[in-house]
Amino acid sequence: MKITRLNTSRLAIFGSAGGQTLRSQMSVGKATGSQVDGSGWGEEGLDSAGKTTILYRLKLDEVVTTVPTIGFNVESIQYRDLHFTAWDIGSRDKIRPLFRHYYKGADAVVFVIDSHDPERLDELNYDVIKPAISAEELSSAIFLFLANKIDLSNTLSVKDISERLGLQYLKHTWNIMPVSAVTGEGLYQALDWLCLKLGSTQARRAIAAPAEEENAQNGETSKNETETAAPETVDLQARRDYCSRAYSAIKCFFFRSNRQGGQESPDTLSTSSQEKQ
Ligand SMILES: Nc1nc2c(ncn2[C@@H]2O[C@H](COP(=O)(O)OP(=O)(O)OP(=O)(O)O)[C@@H](O)[C@H]2O)c(=O)[nH]1
Ligand SMILES: [Mg+2]
Repeated sequence: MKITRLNTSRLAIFGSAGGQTLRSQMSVGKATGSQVDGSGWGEEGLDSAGKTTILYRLKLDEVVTTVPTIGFNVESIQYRDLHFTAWDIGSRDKIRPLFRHYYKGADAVVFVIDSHDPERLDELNYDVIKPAISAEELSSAIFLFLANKIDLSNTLSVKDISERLGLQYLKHTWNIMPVSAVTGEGLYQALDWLCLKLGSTQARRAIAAPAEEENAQNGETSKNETETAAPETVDLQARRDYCSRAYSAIKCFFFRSNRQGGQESPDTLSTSSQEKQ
């Protein structure tokens, strides 16, 4: 999913602290997205990773019925004190070479991984993740990997996925978090982490609050008061930084892979995909 440069009519919310509170917290801008009908794509896409489902879970707080995305969806989302325009890029084989056109200006990239589909991990890695990792335009982008569909049984753990993707070698700021677009589990924690890394003052406070409460219960109130005083003094500067960042947009990619496994070359894969249609 790509998120482009924002202006006041293209904002987006990217997460919330709880399913029921999302709708009330959302400040929906003028959505400019378009879902191109996926007819002709067949059913291969139905077992996809969940990019579009996540996008609209965050946008509408609902699990929508999706069709495989041909082209992209773009939506405005606001979460905490950050605004996003979120681009959900279809990830069929022949669309993948176009991904690089969405790299420029990206502050963050979100990869959605079907944790219930271990056979496609290698394809995802080589077709999608590795090109993004080596892209100059994304050298300072934050990478968030969402291990989706954890509501299902027999899913890969985040540890397994991390090892298979070699995430420990990443030079980017990154994290991998388990989520379910259907139940909402983990989604907002993941977005809080993303917001935190993007300089969100609200996310920092929200995440710090439970720790402070716990410390207070342990009789460490005065220590924490001292500790929280320092960040407040830099808040104004942080807010200025955040504003320019937030309005300069976040781009994210939500990916899935289509291959059914095997060692076919990319050319073969592309042909197979077209034949299926
Ligand atoms: N059980 C379960 N199913 C999910 C979850 N997220 C998505 N799905 C289902 O997975 C299927 C594909 O979801 P999409 O959101 O269309 O996937 P996509 O990544 O956008 O796929 P493309 O547009 O083809 O790239 C749909 O049937 C969703 O209902 C999840 O967390 N759990
Ligand atoms: Mg989609």
